[in-house]
Amino acid sequence: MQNSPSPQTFRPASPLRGSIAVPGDKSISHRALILGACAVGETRVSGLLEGEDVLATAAALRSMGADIERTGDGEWRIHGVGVGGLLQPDAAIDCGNSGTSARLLMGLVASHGITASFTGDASLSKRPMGRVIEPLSRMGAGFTSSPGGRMPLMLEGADPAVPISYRLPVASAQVKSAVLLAGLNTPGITTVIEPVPTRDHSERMLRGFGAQIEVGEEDGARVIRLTGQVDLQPQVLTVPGDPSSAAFFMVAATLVESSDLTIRNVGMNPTRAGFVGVLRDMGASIEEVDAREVGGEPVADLRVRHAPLTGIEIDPALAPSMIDEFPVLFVAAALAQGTTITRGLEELRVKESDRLATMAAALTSIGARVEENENGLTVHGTGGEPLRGSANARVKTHLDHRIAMSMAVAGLASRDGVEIDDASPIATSFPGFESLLEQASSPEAA
Ligand SMILES: O=C(O)C1=C[C@@H](OP(=O)(O)O)[C@@H](O)[C@H](O)C1
Ligand SMILES: C=C(OP(=O)(O)O)C(=O)O
Repeated sequence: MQNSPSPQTFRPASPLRGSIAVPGDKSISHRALILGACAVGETRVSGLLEGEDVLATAAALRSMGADIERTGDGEWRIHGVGVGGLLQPDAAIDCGNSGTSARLLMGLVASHGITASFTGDASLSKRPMGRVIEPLSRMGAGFTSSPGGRMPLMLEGADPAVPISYRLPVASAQVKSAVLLAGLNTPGITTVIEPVPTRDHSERMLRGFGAQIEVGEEDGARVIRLTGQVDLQPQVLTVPGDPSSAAFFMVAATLVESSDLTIRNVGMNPTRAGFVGVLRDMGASIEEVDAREVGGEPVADLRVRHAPLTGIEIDPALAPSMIDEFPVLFVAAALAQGTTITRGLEELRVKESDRLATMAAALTSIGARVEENENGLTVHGTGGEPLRGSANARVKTHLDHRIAMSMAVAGLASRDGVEIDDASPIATSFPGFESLLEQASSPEAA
């Protein structure tokens, strides 16, 4: 999974035009495989993201007894083992670069009477797992982790597990989902209290699979109650396009003059769509065409035309609904007129890289003016003047796909182009990114 580094240069582009579709949503794809593996019978999924992160989840579920088969391009079939039916894996579960695989699968395993070790790449091995170790231990699971609650770690599941009521101390859909997935095979009611709402794909899909789940509001917090040990029914699912992947093309088309690009089939779940509103507030021209529902999720085609941007102050309350889009938002801000101020983004420090430090260094190295604060960046834009580019030093991406793609977009809006040190992590979430970029900016795309 960890390829040798593959440097790549992204040069100023011709306008992005025509119509493209981005790959399936990563969060929804992980969950479709996991819940399919917990149902008895055949679940069919189309539009599944075939990125390395999702493939790591598929491999893990196979190693615990689920029968998972690729039947065509994005078409997958899963024969599940039923709630509580996972088997002891023979080897360590390798989650590669994927925090979602690690945390959601730990939740799932925590309420089975099996033992599993979890490993990952150099990036994942630095990320905090204490946030799931803590609630899952309260449910009865045992953990032996590397120092600081890191991976590699060994998980001894509990059967029966103990239902808990857990108030999320961090706004994290991965932690919420880990507790809910553990709750699937836990007798009684598992409760998650979410003071700040995060993406709700788990709740939507659990309901779709027939889980007994109630979502309400109490004292301004979302409260999710799941009754355990209820059978799940296999489903036929269609995964919408990933809004976090679409964000790179939204910014690229906004920045490159004369662009007029339609991105088809983009997920517009309100818990994910914060970025579209923020980019519009900065002046972007994004039109939603044919808003509809696909697989229980709101979806639209987005027509994005070049427009000048203005710096703004971003409301920290929007952070969870656009958390993975900040790296590319910083690129947009670097080309805007005036200053963009962001705060409340401490979670960015524990993603695939420290995304505040990495983006501050990357943008500064290509000529942008950026100040790094404890919990955000302040970016002084050029007012549309191209950034210098990475004349003689490769930009460091720290095994982080979103940094690689953000700096690729920065290359399109630079004078000399941007060379990144390693494009291989892009395949974790967006296989085909480079060819789609070429396709959208080729003169025939119009
Ligand atoms: O639940 C999910 O699918 C995800 C939740 C977010 O992480 P956190 O839960 O750590 O915020 C996000 O950054 C990640 O890309 C996917
Ligand atoms: C944070 C991300 O993913 P994960 O946590 O699954 O590694 C991401 O895709 O930006």
